Amino acid sequence: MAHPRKRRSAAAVRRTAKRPAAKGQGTLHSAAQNSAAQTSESQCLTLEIDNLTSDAQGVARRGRDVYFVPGALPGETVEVLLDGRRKKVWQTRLRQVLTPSDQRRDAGCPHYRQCGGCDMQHMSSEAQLEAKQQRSQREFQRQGIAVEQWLEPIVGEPWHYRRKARLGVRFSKAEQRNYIGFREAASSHISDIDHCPVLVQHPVLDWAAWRELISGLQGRDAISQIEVIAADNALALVLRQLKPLSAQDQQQLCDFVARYQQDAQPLQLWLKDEHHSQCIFPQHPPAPLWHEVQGLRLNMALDDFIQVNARVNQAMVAQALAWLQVTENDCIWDLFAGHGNFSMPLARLSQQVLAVEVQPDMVASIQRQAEKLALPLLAKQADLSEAGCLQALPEPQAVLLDPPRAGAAQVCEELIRRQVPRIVYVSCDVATLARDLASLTAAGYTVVKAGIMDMFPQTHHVETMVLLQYKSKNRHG
Ligand SMILES: C[S@@+](CC[C@H](N)C(=O)[O-])C[C@H]1O[C@@H](n2cnc3c(N)ncnc32)[C@H](O)[C@@H]1O
Repeated sequence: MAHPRKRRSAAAVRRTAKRPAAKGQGTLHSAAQNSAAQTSESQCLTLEIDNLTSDAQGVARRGRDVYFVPGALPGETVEVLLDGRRKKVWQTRLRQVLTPSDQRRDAGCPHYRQCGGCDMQHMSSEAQLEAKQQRSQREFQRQGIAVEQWLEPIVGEPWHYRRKARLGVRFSKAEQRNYIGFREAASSHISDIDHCPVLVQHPVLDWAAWRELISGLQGRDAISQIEVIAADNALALVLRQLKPLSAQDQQQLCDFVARYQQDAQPLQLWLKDEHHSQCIFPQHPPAPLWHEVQGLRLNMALDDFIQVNARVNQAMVAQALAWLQVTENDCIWDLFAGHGNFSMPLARLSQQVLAVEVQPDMVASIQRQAEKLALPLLAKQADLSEAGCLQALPEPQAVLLDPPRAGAAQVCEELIRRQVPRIVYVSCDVATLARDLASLTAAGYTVVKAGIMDMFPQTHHVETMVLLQYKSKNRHG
């Protein structure tokens, strides 16, 4: 991937550096071996960055010492403050960038320094993609996984892509006001934000206005979260309440939301506690939320898992369907099915699709919708980390699996036992993916295609898709 060869001024770069220290100059190295975590002038150090960690921190080495520098890029010379040593690695804070990389750019969000949400905003889009691609390839190499063909990454919009997010709300007794925002990096503090540029756009997502509103409520200490869920037909705001809000507070919230309703996407306002959710705006029963995949409308409940990036999701589902090469008579398993993101479109191509998911509500939702759309789909509730949970299912010709971060070790054992001809594995954690691929390839599978998908631009998170074919028992088998 090519990088734009633009070199920006060091002054511009200094503005970008995360959490610069208030004072301290020069390049003093004398106290580098001191493990005390306090920051002082004597702990200032100049480093050459030569690599990135999996969570996008710069890595520098001096002799036998290793340093992690959040916000620094390979090729840069940086000045850092030592924060202490953890597991043989020095943790540091970037003080200033002395020689900037040509991949550096200004962060697109004014809250970047504090907010722990996006950790790659100081990198160009090309550099972000390349770092993610290299990381996937490195993990595969570490596990000895050979890939016949790496495909071009699937990319969407760099900003305003996120359709589901949870913001923290905290009431400060001392300041008599609320904080609304995301957690700060490596901390439980809520960092105030006014707007989030990776979140979908809607006039109601004005957090400064929400802050003022909530700070004026009787129950200003009773709200702990605001969740944003942008369906294709409405935008839902779900307020998590620690104790019931008064009728007056509820009215104030509804009046506020109503002001943003005109001409924009329909809004829904929900109050949620430990046991149930209640829609308070609009007053008539709200329309079920849905999003469209491959021309199919999938209903989604507030708690359903949903792929956060609509555009990348469309391309991801299309690619998975193409790679699976489903024919009408195939039996297909969709494992970790969620609310049917892959299984519904698959059920238009094959006469027998089995969707397996642990959450009973999503299983019921898949089944209901499949019946409504007359799709040949059977949804089954099962915990896929339990041995034997797939044993009773009919033999599949192709399997799609999209597990959570922990991966799918147990499932892979069953796929190996059955020698399933084609597998598409979608993963949000490349380390567990590589671990599972090592088991599959040792048992006779070949990784035919692989590609990353930039589901979470501006962050180090990456989604990877792999096509495996069963060839034969290999040399180890
Ligand atoms: C990454 S999401 C993928 C969902 C779906 N494939 C999609 O694209 O929207 C993982 C799903 O696996 C489900 N899950 C997590 N652990 C599970 C388990 N042990 N057994 C079965 N399903 C599980 C979650 O509830 C979630 O719906």
